Amino acid sequence: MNEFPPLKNDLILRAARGQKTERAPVWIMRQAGRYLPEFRAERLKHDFFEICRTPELATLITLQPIDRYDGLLDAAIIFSDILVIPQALGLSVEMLPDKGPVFLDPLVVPEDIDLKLRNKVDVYQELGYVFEAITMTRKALNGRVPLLGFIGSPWTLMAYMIEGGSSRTLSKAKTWLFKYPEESKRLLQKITDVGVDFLIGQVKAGAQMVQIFDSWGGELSPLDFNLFSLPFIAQIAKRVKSQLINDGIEPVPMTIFCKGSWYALESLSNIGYDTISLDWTIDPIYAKNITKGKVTLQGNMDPNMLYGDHDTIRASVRRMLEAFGTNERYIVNLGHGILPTVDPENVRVFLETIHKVGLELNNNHKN
Ligand SMILES: Cc1c2[nH]c(c1CCC(=O)O)Cc1[nH]c(c(CCC(=O)O)c1C)Cc1[nH]c(c(CCC(=O)O)c1C)Cc1[nH]c(c(C)c1CCC(=O)O)C2
Repeated sequence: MNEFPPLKNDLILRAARGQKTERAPVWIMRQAGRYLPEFRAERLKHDFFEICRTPELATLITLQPIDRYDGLLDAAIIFSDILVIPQALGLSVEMLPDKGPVFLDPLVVPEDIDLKLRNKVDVYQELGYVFEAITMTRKALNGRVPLLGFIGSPWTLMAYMIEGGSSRTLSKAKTWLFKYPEESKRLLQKITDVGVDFLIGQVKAGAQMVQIFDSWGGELSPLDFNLFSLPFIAQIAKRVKSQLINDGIEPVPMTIFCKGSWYALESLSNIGYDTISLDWTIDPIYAKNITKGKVTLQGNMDPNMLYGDHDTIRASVRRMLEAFGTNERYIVNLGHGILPTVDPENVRVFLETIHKVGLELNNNHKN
């Protein structure tokens, strides 16, 4: 195992484990991204996946928001993408300027599982660059904040691998679910197996907490979510934790984010995750009542709220903190990724208010 500098801020790890915190910790999904001019400057020089595959660049970009908002963010998330798993499985993906991700040769029929995908994936060989980036970033962070790793959920990745990119209806991927349910499950299992190995490798490389993004979870009916997403998500938490224990490594907290799957909150609180990330359509009190303190909640301001003026942002943050409570089982975040045209100064107001109101609500304010 690697030797890393001692951690100076463990708020997010304590919140995830259900311990008390002086204030609610905060990070932002997609915090290293296009709303930052320093990110756009790097993107002019490098292709998206070139950055992912170059540990020095991934480290540089992961640290951009940590440096800009010095002391205001409580976690860093490794710069990468959920689509590196489909790449490791053998599919080619490019990131096009106005289209987002595009698969050059997506899965069309179930036979493609064997024709287009690798039978076995050695994550150290295919995704070793992510592990290197994690180790390098963890060292560069110098213990300032914990480093998060992540993967896409099996269903969300399956959807991309069949749709070949972003889609409004997910009709192609859903056709697989309804026409070829058994082959769909075989594909989901294949992605799950790679995801488990990949997350374990991320933890061994230095990730101190991990998140599973099921960005398309909410596109499924509750019944189909229970068939095609939940079992694989559950398997991931169970296998990652037990394998880490077997390897003599303490499991790290795990977060599940199923965007739009409000109906699954109770199930998600019973399958081994420490934290559930909520989108903005879920009422905090409802989420707290349904999950009964079994998990830490993360979220969930509407990312578009950051287009509001400063006072609107402040009022929205205060409402959110009052509803979730600030000293136990809560991590502040947005309800989805930050949008590319948000003003970075509004992000600063968001973060500063979280600190100020968080301390105030805990009666820890020193003024
Ligand atoms: C669905 C998904 C993807 N990627 C991701 C998800 C799950 C979260 C979500 O639902 O938004 C996750 C992701 N993508 C990225 C990160 C890095 C870490 C972070 O700062 O959060 C993370 C955690 C970088 C990125 N991933 C992407 C960018 C912007 C691309 C660019 O620089 O050209 C970044 C910074 C591109 C990307 N990557 C993906 C899409 C659909 C797109 C294009 C759409 C968009 O631009 O938002 C796939």
